[in-house]
Amino acid sequence: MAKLLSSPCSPSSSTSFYSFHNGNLCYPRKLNSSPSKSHLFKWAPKIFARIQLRSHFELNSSNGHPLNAVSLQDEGSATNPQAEELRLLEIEEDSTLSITVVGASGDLAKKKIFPALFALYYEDCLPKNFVVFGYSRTKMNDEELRNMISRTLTCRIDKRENCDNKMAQFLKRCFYHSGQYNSEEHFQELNCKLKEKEGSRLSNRLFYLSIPPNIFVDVVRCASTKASSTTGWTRVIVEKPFGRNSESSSELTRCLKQYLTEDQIFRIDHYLGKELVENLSVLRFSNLVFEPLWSRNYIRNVQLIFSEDFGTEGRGGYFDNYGIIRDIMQNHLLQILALFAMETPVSLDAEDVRNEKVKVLRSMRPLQLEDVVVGQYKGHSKGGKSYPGYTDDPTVPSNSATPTFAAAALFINNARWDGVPFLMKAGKALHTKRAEIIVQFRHVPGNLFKRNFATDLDKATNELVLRVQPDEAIYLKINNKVPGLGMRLDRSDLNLLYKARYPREIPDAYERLLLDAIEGERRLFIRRDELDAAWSLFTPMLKELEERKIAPELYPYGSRGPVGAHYLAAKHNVRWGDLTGEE
Ligand SMILES: NC(=O)C1=CN([C@@H]2O[C@H](COP(=O)(O)OP(=O)(O)OC[C@H]3O[C@@H](n4cnc5c(N)ncnc54)[C@H](OP(=O)(O)O)[C@@H]3O)[C@@H](O)[C@H]2O)C=CC1
Ligand SMILES: O=C1O[C@H](COP(=O)(O)O)[C@@H](O)[C@H](O)[C@H]1O
Repeated sequence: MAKLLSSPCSPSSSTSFYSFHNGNLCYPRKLNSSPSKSHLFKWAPKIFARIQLRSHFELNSSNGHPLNAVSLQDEGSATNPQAEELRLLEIEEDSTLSITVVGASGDLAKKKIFPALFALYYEDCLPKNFVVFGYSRTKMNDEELRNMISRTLTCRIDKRENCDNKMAQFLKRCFYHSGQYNSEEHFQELNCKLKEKEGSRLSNRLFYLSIPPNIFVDVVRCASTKASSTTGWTRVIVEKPFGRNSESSSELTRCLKQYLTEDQIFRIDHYLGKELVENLSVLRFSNLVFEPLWSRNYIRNVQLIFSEDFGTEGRGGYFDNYGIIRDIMQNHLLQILALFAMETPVSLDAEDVRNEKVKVLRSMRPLQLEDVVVGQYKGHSKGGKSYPGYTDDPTVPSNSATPTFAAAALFINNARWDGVPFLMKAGKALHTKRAEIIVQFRHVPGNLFKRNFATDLDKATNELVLRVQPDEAIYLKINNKVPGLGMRLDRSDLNLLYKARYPREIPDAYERLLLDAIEGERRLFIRRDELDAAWSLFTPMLKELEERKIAPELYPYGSRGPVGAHYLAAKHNVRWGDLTGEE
């Protein structure tokens, strides 16, 4: 009889599905502790059913798979118990997973998607039968795609044992098809190539749209009509931006809905796949020392900061149409805010978590223009080196008013957060590359030690900092007695630096999210109503900003950004937290 393991399967035996390993029931990597009773209750019978079906199949079928006769429509199968059991059979040898990267010649595909797929393969997280297809207009053959992948591949696995050998095996699974994005005929050709690789096995197909948004709908139309799976699921990962405002986002949704169900659409926001963002809920909901403080009673303000030390290099054409508010704030920072501020979800199930995120987003006051400051970087020379201004980019109009920096104050009109400013700051070409969540707590009422601080009391409130990147860390700034006979206090950090505490490398966000999409786990993807709520908050302000042609405040490349951000913070009685390591 199978035993229940109390820890996940080792990486070598890792599986993204429940399975048996050495007589033990192993559970997916997402459960980082032993499965809950309800989880086991839900899954165990299916595991046994699957094992039985499998043994039956192994005993009774010598060639071909009876499963191929069964048509499984994406998630609709979840409501049909028989189909659900069969869905469990999509593991390993019974099915083929194909991942088609549309826009394979592009920046994101090279920098993030292929490396993440390789890392998943290296870690044994992909099913036994999988193929990767690149699709774009650039003429390439399979060999050229493989060269491109191995040439440009830099990822956390690089220095690992046996990497070259694994890479050679991975590349054998990579293929390429060149085609137009609006050609059904070319997607039909892709379909034939996919079928050839799938053979008689059940096929699950994942399309990753790593292309500019103006061609999303063409691709979805062609892929869904000509290259959908007829035996398993078909899912589509859609990259941001999902529109420019409420109207264009709804229009995009309406168009996609003609070809895909909501269940098939995985709207990616890669910040949700970052380790520290994923840890936010753990920190809050499983530590008694934090959750009781998580409200207006103890928190004075929350700051969400994104800073890059490089400009729009090479992406000016895309960026000028969107600007920093749409590129970073409306999605990455707002998603973090929603996770930070939501009420406790009923469970960690995707729908429960996303319900809470939607609730908090809908409780927010739409952003007002007077609570926004915009900036744009200008050319600057430093140490004999000159750095270009935003409008020096040949793909950007010389009179562009697109913000490359913005600071904003947002408010949540609910009982927990009434009056607490949530400040966002995002900028390109600043002095540092960092993403942090800073929580500033209130003063200790009637602080007995107020005379003993070397610094002013305003700087002596507790601060919790989650450094999302680089060098993931959690700091709690506390007041501490300086050792000695006197009574002098200073600020010290309780410091959880990940690289010191956890020697293993941290998976890239794209690895986590790709694996989730493969597993059909939607918690870290954006649901349609979340997207609508997010756009409702930003659209009126963006419209006004553009209609009134508000000129951005210029700041030198490599600086701390426009001074207006400080006035905005001061207006809300906030002092920007020092980015860690810079005090
Ligand atoms: N790069 C990044 O860091 C990030 C990108 N994203 C999003 O991911 C998606 C892909 O980004 P990225 O790789 O940078 O984009 P690219 O500009 O590199 O475009 C990807 C591919 O799409 C094709 N393409 C480019 N422009 C057009 C066009 N006007 N019409 C038709 N095809 C075109 C090109 O392939 P070919 O000519 O061979 O067909 C290109 O290689 C975008 O939606 C972007 O917003 C999101 C987060 C970060
Ligand atoms: O989505 C985007 O994110 C990147 C920053 O991602 P990171 O993981 O490197 O922090 C940003 O450069 C880009 O402009 C934006 O589109």
